[in-house]
Amino acid sequence: MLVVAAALVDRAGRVLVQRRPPGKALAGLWEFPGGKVEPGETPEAALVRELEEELGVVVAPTALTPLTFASEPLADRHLLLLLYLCRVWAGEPQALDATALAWHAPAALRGLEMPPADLPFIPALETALARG
Ligand SMILES: Nc1nc2c([nH]c(=O)n2[C@H]2C[C@H](O)[C@@H](COP(=O)(O)OP(=O)(O)OP(=O)(O)O)O2)c(=O)[nH]1
Repeated sequence: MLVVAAALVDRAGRVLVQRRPPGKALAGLWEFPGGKVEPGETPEAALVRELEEELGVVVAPTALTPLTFASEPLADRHLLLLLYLCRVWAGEPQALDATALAWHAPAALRGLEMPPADLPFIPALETALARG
């Protein structure tokens, strides 16, 4: 299963996370906005679509910078999760799909319950955002 996700970064260097709603896999955990890549879609097009569906923001595919990825078993599937950085978007993010949104400095993500695949993303974000 190919999944794309974005770390939206604000001017203060904080990252947006959203809380997965009840009834979905991994309900209640904090994740990066994104979702599954549909057949025939590029990863970037899928992420632009998901960010509009989930947050109501418009992002240009060229504003998505690959950061890192996770590859690991998830339930009876295998998850390949691509994480992009995004610093430019149009619109104010809204929780259209999640139960809550929150902005956190990367180090503060350690205090949140996140899916196992996301945990290595925290040091990667700390390093990337420390560089400014
Ligand atoms: N969006 C997102 N999904 C993640 C993250 N970490 C992680 O393990 N996942 C997993 C949870 C889900 O099994 C899968 C994403 O599927 P999803 O259900 O959110 O995607 P979707 O919106 O396309 O799904 P659907 O409701 O249309 O079926 O990836 C993350 O940081 N962001």
